[in-house]
Amino acid sequence: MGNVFTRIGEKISDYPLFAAEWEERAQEILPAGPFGFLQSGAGDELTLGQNREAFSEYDILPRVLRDVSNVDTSIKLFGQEQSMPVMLAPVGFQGIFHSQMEIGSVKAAAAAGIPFVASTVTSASLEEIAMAAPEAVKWFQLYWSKNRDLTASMAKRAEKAGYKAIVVTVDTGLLGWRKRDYRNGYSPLKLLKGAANYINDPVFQELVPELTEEHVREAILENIHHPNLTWDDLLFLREQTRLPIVVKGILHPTDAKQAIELGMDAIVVSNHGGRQLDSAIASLRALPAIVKTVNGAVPVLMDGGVRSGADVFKAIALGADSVLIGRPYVYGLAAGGQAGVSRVIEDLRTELQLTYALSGVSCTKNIDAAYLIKR
Ligand SMILES: Cc1cc2nc3c(=O)[nH]c(=O)nc-3n(C[C@H](O)[C@H](O)[C@H](O)COP(=O)(O)O)c2cc1C
Ligand SMILES: O=C(O)C(=O)c1ccccc1
Repeated sequence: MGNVFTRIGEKISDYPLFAAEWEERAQEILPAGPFGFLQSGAGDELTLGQNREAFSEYDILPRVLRDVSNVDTSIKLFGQEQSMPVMLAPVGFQGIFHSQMEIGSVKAAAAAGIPFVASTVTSASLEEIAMAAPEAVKWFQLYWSKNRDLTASMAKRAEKAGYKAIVVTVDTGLLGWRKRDYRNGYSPLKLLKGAANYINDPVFQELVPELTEEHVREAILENIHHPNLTWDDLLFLREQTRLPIVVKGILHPTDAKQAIELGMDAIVVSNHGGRQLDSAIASLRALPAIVKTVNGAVPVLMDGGVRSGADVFKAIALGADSVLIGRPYVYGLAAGGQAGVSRVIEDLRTELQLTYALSGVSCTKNIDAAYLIKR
């Protein structure tokens, strides 16, 4: 907390402070295609907006006259400590945002003591990311490949490279209808900006007759979308890895229950940042019913629209064990590589620490629904 008090009124840096300013900064820096891809929601972007709106339906009901001189935001997930209940969400194709790609992001996560979730469709390979930040807690987000051996191979590579969990994203059987990308005629997937994990995979190399751009593109497109995937397939993954399996993209309590029954180790309440099914329920609104159903059996994480310390606090109060942020850290990456990501994380930390203190809370486990009131 010390630095919060000594910084009063100081000009912190030339980086933005408000979330809206970060978006503007990214827009100034990035070409239209990458910026549109980053911002894009699906359809009329109703869910994208509702993810934010949902946070304003709650106010914090603070408690006073408690000793909050020592605020501890840390938590543990799967036995791994993180300095606050915030993680960097899997965001693919980071080479379209900054030349440091995922390397800048993972180093910032390491410096902050928060986990980094590497996407399947990264611009740097999962091994390169791991080597760049061996000290970081890293999870690997798996896009199920049609070819099961490829799926298994990626999971095994992640385990070998030191990743601590496999996050299976289940809300992208097909890609959402993202109008901005169609308007811009832009697809980082087709531009092979997220091909590193495929090109470097021994099973993929066997599948593709020659590693020409055309063949690689075709093989990735053939494998990445999996509208035929079902719950039974997750059992296959269980046999392939000893790592905890996290299911990302759950919105229905019955699906959360199903995941637990199949032995999954955590779930992420998420609508993919409003990028998949438009009009899907806002993540924060889906959270309470899922927390109730899960009833402590496994950790429940959430993402979508988290932009401030108060947002993190509200999600935790509604029962999330941790949140993930997507676009916010990518704005930082675009603006300044690793340093920009660090700026975003540290400002969020400052705000979160102050939110704990001014709400009368000194550690994460004491935050509950009694600190919130619905408007
Ligand atoms: C540009 C971009 C790329 C993404 N790529 C992936 C991905 O590869 N895998 C995945 O599971 N989720 C992906 N997501 C979704 C994020 O993990 C996360 O669910 C979402 O961004 C959270 O919402 P927020 O951006 O409002 O914080 C992506 C999101 C964005 C904005
Ligand atoms: O952009 C995304 O949200 C995303 O997850 C994705 C995944 C595969 C191909 C293209 C986009």
